[in-house]
Amino acid sequence: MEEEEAHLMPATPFFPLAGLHKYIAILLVVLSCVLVHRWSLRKQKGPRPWPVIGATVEQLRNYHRMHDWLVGYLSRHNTVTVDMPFTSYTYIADPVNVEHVLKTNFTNYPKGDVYRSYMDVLLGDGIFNADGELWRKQRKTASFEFASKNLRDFSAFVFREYSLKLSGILSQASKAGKVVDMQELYMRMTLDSICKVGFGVEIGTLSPDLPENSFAQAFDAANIIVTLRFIDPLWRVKRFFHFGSEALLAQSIKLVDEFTYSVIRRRKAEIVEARASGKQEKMKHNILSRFIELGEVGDDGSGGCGGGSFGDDKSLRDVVLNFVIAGRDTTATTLSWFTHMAMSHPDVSEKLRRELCAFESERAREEGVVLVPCGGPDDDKAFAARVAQFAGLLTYDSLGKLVYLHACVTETLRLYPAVPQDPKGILEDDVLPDGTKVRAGGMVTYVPYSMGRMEYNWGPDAASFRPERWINEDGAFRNASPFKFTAFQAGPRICLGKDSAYLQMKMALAILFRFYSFQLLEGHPVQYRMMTILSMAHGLKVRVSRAV
Ligand code: HEM
Repeated sequence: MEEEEAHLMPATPFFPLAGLHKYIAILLVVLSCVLVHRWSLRKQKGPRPWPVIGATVEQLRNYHRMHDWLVGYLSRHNTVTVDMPFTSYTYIADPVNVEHVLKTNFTNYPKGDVYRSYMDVLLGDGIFNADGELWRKQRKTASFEFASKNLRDFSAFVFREYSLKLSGILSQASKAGKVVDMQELYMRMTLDSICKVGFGVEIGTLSPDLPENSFAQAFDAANIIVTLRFIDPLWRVKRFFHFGSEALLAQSIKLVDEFTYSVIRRRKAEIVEARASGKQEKMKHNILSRFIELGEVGDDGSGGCGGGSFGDDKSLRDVVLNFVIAGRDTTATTLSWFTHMAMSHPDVSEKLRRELCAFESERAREEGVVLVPCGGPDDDKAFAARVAQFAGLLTYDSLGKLVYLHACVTETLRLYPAVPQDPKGILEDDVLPDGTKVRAGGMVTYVPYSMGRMEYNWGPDAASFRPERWINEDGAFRNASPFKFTAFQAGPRICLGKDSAYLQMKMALAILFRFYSFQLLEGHPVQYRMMTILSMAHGLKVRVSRAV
């Protein structure tokens, strides 16, 4: 009987009924996994994560428009969590949460190891990438320099000179009917300015023949590639095999380093020369010389060449590059978005022009200056003389009177913050004021780009460019909480260069918008590029004409 039954049983495991219970069991396991997964997502505020890969696919699909993709989520929930393969990112836009991260529980939210590992190749141990004692020391040294009146006076002089150089280039372009890329010109102006003010070196990229600027190209490429690392799970593999974007990054960093070390060598040679000729006392201090000295005396003030952590050229290279990124890109992109906003809001540029003309007459009267006529369209000399006369009336104090200009710059930064998102590491598990739990090892990012567009922060016209929102009933500038207007960050790590940036931007814009009008080149696309700074992907191509 047994033998007979055995004969009737199939030899093959694929017989449809015999193993059915196994398939049903597998099906039940899969079904319960799906249900558990869906249950765990019921409170998910953000893109739907998938097992293992998290939200990588949705994020990659939206990478080119990531800031606006986040605006979509953050306008529905003011905190959003995006799961990634080995970590999760929490994005915040509510000022109460932002204050908690940037100030109240500051020590729990450093830059952190993850950010550091992505950015190390570009920023090294510089102030943007440092935490703890290393950060504190750099902050203290740099704050000392930023507080000096000498720096302010010298900056005002340099910013005026370089704004006039830019005006000269625009004047020639307007005569020749040439199209110019304003973003490129602003980048040249701000690079020359930070090198002169911060490191005492003249690099001349804004000279009239606009020389080839390989440093800038390499620096931008490096910045784009390190930003990509945040969402590219394969970047370490690519780096190991020296392949694709990581191979290009290595090449770009080589070029960037060559430029940076040459700046350091030049400054050191000047110091040696000044010491040899006994003119050391007369030498102007700047950010770089302060760090060189810090290295010479030692961090503990004990003396001894190279005794401190800033004694070697690699540390100085990190200082220089961090200040280039701080001083060049942020200011130049803000100037570019400002120009774009002014072109697309003729009522704003007209109101600004009226403020500048009224200012010119009043300041000329105050100083007893007789304004020279601008001359005809071909009279370059008369035009340049009038522009220079106007520039001479612009000082640190007098620029403070240009309230509408100040409001226009601030409104630009509200909608187009130069640092559109700023991630922080998480040291220990924590609960944000709105109840969101964040886990140690993850990242929490405050998002100035989204924050500026949220109706819950700015009211129903949040998305409109309206500089008047910054002016109170008495016509004075109206400040906003730095935890709501986060373009300069807030708390202990608030931007050190804010005043300097406003000084430079207002100096340049007062001259340009008093004497020129701009028109976007037909069909030119204006879009941001995904990198740490909100620069324009295709530059800002315009036609420029004299407006006198
Ligand atoms: C429109 C212009 C500017 C904007 C919007 C801006 C914005 C910011 C932001 C958001 C941060 C925080 C970055 C982070 O935590 O990773 C920052 C930090 C900083 N900024 Fe600015 N910045 C501007 C111009 C400048 C300029 C011109 C300088 C100096 C030349 C400067 C010097 C610094 C420094 C040294 C820090 C680091 C502060 C720290 O970590 O303690 N910034 N800035």
